[in-house]
Amino acid sequence: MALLELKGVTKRFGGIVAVKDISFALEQNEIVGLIGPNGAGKTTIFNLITGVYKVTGGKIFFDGKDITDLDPVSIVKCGIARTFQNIRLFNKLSVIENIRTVLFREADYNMVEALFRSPKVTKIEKQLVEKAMEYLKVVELEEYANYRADSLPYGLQRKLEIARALALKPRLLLLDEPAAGMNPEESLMLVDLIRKVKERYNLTIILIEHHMDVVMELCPRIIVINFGEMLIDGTKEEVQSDPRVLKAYLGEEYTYVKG
Ligand SMILES: Nc1ncnc2c1ncn2[C@@H]1O[C@H](COP(=O)(O)OP(=O)(O)OP(=O)(O)O)[C@@H](O)[C@H]1O
Repeated sequence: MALLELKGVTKRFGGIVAVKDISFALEQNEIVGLIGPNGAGKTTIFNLITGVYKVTGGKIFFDGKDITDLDPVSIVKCGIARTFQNIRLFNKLSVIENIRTVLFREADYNMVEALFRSPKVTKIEKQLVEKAMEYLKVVELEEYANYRADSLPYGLQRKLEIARALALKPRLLLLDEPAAGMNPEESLMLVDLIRKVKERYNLTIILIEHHMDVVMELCPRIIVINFGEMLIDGTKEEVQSDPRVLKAYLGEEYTYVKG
């Protein structure tokens, strides 16, 4: 059974059809690229899957369950987490506190116990800090644990967003332009990081990205959207040589073949 399935999903904003009759399914452990020109509807698809926007038409299934009308918090609980194109960290909190804000769900103590800092609270808090550090280690940010989030360079903030999404223990991870603002060297490190977390947490991933080298390195399968419509859902080889994709997005002189 597919882990995620979109069936004829449409989203209108007034007169604009941002997403038109999109259908695709993802198997467990797949990593799929979602590409297309600016304004094509990619982020809107993420917003529909995560319940931020309600569909105008169609259905979304996760692990066989209809999640079309669920609210964003319930969708996170189902096992879907995301990062954002425009980074959304708690800027004034430290790096480790940004992870703690997610792990608080696991803090099994009440207000009174917290006020008196009972031994139980101290123990749970210590465990949560250890857990948060584990996620920071995975994305190689442990040495920045006590830095303010907004003091980190852009590339590291993106890694912190990934760590925070991982702390939600998702089965499906939606990455919205994780390489934006990264230089080529950082992009390469990001490719390694995404591979590593996919293995380690047994993830299924959809990757929106304009850095084609990152997409081609990571994604054997790519979905191309143009003006809200599906242009092609194929292997990276098919996508790279499709005249419609070259015309609409990659450019007719595109020659990337590595990966
Ligand atoms: N909340 C909204 N209200 C009105 N229109 C919206 C809204 N969100 C998205 N749109 C419109 O939907 C279309 C698709 O936008 P979307 O952000 O999904 O594109 P995208 O493919 O992610 O683009 P980019 O690569 O630039 O991030 C655009 O025309 C956009 O202006």
